[in-house]
Amino acid sequence: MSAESRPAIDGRIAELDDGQRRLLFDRRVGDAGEVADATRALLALVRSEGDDALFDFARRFDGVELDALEVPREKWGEALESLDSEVIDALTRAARNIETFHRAQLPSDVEVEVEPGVTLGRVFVPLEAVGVYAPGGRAAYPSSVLMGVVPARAAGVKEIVVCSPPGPDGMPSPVVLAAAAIGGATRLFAVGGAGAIGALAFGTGSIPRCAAVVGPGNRWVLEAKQQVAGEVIIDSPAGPSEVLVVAEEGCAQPAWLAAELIAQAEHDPDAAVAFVTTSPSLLEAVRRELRIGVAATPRREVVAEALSTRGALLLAADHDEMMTFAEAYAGEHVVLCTRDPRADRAGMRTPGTVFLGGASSVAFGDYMTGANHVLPTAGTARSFSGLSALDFLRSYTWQELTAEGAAGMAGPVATLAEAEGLPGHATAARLRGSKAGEETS
Ligand SMILES: NC(=O)c1ccc[n+]([C@@H]2O[C@H](COP(=O)([O-])OP(=O)(O)OC[C@H]3O[C@@H](n4cnc5c(N)ncnc54)[C@H](O)[C@@H]3O)[C@@H](O)[C@H]2O)c1
Ligand SMILES: N[C@H](CO)Cc1c[nH]c[nH+]1
Ligand SMILES: [Zn+2]
Repeated sequence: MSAESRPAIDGRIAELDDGQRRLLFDRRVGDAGEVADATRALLALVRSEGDDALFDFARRFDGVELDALEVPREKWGEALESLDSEVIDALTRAARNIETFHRAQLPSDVEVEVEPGVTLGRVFVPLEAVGVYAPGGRAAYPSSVLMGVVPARAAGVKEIVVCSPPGPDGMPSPVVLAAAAIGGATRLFAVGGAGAIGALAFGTGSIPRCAAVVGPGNRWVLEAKQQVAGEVIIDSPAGPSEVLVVAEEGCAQPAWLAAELIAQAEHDPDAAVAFVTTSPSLLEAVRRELRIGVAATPRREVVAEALSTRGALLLAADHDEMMTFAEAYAGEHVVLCTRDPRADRAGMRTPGTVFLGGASSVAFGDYMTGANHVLPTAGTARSFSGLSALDFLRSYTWQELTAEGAAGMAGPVATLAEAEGLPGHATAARLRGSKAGEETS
């Protein structure tokens, strides 16, 4: 295998050393301290200087002098008109599928009488304003615009603010503007990176402060989301893309499997891709296809760097070892090309999303199936879930006691209140309990 397409790890699971295990299971990117410090400084500037900091970041990081941060609606319309109808049709179809799948997941309000005369409810309400980040450094991400905006709209959010980095003309690409229009965003700003996350979380002269900031991004975006997490709701740590392909002999063509690895590796040199199989001959065939695919891709540089930094080709002793590895990896995307992918899926708790069978390429989910592609990375799928309409809702409970309910509960509540040394609570309960009927009539 040429140096360019050689993965960082190539061998048997049983023979992995500690360093290799760390690389596979602790996939945080960059020098955590360095990225954290740089991001903290950028966020502090957004807080103190607002829009001025964002104009400066556009100059420094995007290489463009902006006249304005906001992209007006006329430009969205012009973008829609300028694009091929195939692109508009594809965006529209993706938006429709995202809406169908996310609407089906909206939670229902709850009302329960827990004791006679004591009724409780839980209601879900949309957040007022939310910020959706769509990346735009090494590629344009209209698909991420839809993945954030459409579920927010399905949840009933009124103000949906998109931020995405400016291109050389001072605006995100026309496809991003078109996606904002098709998805139903309300405002769009040509702002990228940590600056965008800070602006959406704190508010600036131009950008409204949002109750939630969601969306994927590179190491700086990821770090910035984590640093503002105490002030606003964020979704999962959706950082540089990942895939784990799990395959058994005869379940998919080696070229398809290698293509899955190359597809996610082409996002970012920080991407992590791994392949695990029980078959030595399939491993060899995928190794060969990877070499061919890397040599052929126009994004060779990014793919080769990702592969050589966080790429892995692994041989498992048996099906058990293969699935145990997959569970421990907790990948953003897991592709199961095994004899019984449904049964294997049912045994998993840690994936971001699972693709079942050889036909189910991650690319379908990245763009069009309607499941959300904004997913936890770096093993955080152990704890976090992918973006959904739930991220745009908050809930509160309500409680109603009738006179009968109050009478039934007053004594035991007073007992607990006195046990806690809080006599005021005991009095409030007893007052209702004793003469509840008379007092309320
Ligand atoms: N996990 C998911 O759900 C998911 C989904 C889609 C994309 N992604 C990931 O999103 C990422 C997109 O990355 P991208 O770079 O293409 O776009 P991006 O928009 O995330 O990053 C571009 C921005 O990074 C900032 N930046 C660049 N260099 C900087 C520096 N030296 N210091 C501080 N800030 C700097 C700039 O502000 C720039 O606008 C990829 O890693 C991709 O894999 C993840
Ligand atoms: N694979 C990315 C999530 O890691 C999503 C995406 C958008 N466009 C292409 N792919
Ligand atoms: Zn992708």
